[in-house]
Amino acid sequence: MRRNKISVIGAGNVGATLAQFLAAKELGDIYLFDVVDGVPEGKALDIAEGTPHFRTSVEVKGFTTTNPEAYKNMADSDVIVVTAGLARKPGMSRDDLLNKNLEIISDVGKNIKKYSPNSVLVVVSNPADIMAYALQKATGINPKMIMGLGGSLDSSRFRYFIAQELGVAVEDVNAFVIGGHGDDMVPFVRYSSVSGIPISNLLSKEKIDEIIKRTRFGGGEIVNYLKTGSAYYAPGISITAMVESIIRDRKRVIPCAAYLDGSKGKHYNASGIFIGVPIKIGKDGVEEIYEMDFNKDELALWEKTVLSVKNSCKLVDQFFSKN
Ligand SMILES: NC(=O)C1=CN([C@@H]2O[C@H](COP(=O)(O)OP(=O)(O)OC[C@H]3O[C@@H](n4cnc5c(N)ncnc54)[C@H](O)[C@@H]3O)[C@@H](O)[C@H]2O)C=CC1
Ligand SMILES: O=C([O-])CC(=O)C(=O)O
Repeated sequence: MRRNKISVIGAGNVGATLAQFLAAKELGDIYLFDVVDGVPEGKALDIAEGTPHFRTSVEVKGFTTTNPEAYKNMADSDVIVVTAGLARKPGMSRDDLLNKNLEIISDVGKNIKKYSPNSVLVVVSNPADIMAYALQKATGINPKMIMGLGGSLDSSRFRYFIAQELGVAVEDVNAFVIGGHGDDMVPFVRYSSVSGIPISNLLSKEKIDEIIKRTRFGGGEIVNYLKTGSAYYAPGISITAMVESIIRDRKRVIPCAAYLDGSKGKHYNASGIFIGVPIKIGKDGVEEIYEMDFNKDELALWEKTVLSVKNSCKLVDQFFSKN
């Protein structure tokens, strides 16, 4: 029987960490690609040599993309995760990465279109909502087959902070974050609970505001500690949850950047962009987008994050009109 195949473009901190989680969970054979000579081959071999301890049977292979033949090995991937690109350093915002990462995504997109146009794509490179939009432009792939990392990670942080504050098990905390994966993301208090008990019954408004702020700047907090780059362990496991739901068709409901086309009901009054909303993830990618109602304050937060994503997408449009 054919095993699943997962390609990971970019074998840096996030790509390699993800590859190890995928190998541990035996989700499929893992093909790592990177532009730096020898790095994907070396990291793939290193991960593969540890699989006897995981007791998992997967192949892990690496390919340097300066070799013109390398991307051929991506053919017929079930899932392709794109982590190629620059990571930010202290003092930078995710949007500061846009111009450079746009060029990288455009190049990666051409190869996906050529060698594996039927895969489900998970976009991680930042700013992720904008890079998901760019990858769709570069590949022409059905937007339902593309999702971006944001909410899966931001919600994980939000849940962790709530659990820490209350001294309860993280698994009993249900919470999610929607909107763009930037500083104006929207941690959604009204739909956050501990085993069904709304967090507003358990925590003061001041405490909730503190946790929201920490969640919004969660990526920056890690950048300020690391100084040379950004988070990769929590991102790695957050991507694994998405990939697992695709590969095993688990139909998990996780907030991710998905394409809003305004066609179904209100679609959050937004269209023509990728942005974080709760979606059902399965073998066909984004299988359902769930609608939520907003009160006045929530709507104001939502409109702010939509505007900021829309403005950045205009830069992508300009880029593709010239390239
Ligand atoms: N959406 C999210 O929630 C998150 C996004 N990120 C983003 O993911 C990206 C990767 O982060 P890290 O792995 O920490 O960075 P990293 O610098 O450790 O790894 C990036 C890798 O991409 C490779 N690369 C660059 N250009 C390439 C190309 N044209 N083709 C193939 N490979 C190429 C580099 O050689 C490098 O190995 C960054 O843009 C970062 O901001 C990181 C964490 C969370
Ligand atoms: O903060 C960054 O640049 C990386 C990222 O998106 C995150 O960790 O949330």
